[in-house]
Amino acid sequence: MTVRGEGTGPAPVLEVEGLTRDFDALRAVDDVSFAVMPSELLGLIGPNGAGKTTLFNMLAGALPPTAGRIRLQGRDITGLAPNRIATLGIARTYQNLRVFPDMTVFDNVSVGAIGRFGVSLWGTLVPGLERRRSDRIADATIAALERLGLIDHADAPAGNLSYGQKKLLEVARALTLAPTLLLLDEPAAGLNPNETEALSLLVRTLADEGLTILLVEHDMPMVMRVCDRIVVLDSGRKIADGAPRAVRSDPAVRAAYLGDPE
Ligand SMILES: Nc1ncnc2c1ncn2[C@@H]1O[C@H](COP(=O)(O)OP(=O)(O)OP(=O)(O)O)[C@@H](O)[C@H]1O
Repeated sequence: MTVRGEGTGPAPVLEVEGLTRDFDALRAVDDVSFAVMPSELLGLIGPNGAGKTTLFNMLAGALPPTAGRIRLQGRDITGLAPNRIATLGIARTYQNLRVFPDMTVFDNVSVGAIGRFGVSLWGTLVPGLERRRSDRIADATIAALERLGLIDHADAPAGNLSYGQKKLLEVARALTLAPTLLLLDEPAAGLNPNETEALSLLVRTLADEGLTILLVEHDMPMVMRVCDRIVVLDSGRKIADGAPRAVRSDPAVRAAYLGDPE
């Protein structure tokens, strides 16, 4: 029988240590540390200008940190290029939509899967290899479209989708990468209450199925309802880290929002 020693619980998926980013004299992210455990749905909130997007961009490799380390499943990924980080397992959606309106919904989503399965020279030379690759891309794309309820729109131009559906398209595209960690940047922005409800359910279900998710979101009721844990930033610093109920009643958090976050 193996006796598990103290401190031998599951290892974090993501570890952020002393992460800092300066823009000239402005310290946008200031010595932030936290970890995200497997299958955890972690909310990252804070008032406008708190540093959420800057932190996100550092995690995704879009912005090099001034100081600090980022580890994904124990591996140091600090400062790696965005495509390398995506290959290693971090997929993201963007605050502003990145949808190609004239391409079909299927093609928009398959961009993620193409990134995952690569484009290989061998594919053009070895008979059957290119077809197998295309099949895998199609399978991953179809699975993601089904997951997000977009399969009936697969052949339509993405420009025909509603705003809410375009946001779902971005989540589908991220899922085709089969990520270890999904970064969602304000997915509920611009959605109506029904769409937000459906999105909340989806995000919660994905986490319950084992996906680790970091959610930046201004929709406070949504964050409070779906997240396992919440990290709060204010002026670049982490001011709270805990369960939604504790964070909601934290005096420092209330003060940061100049009143009641609700
Ligand atoms: N490229 C940049 N150059 C200079 N300053 C920047 C840059 N990006 C962000 N900042 C500044 O860094 C601070 C943090 O901005 P950031 O966008 O990360 O905040 P945020 O929490 O995501 O805000 P919001 O909720 O409004 O999106 C702000 O003061 C912002 O003006």
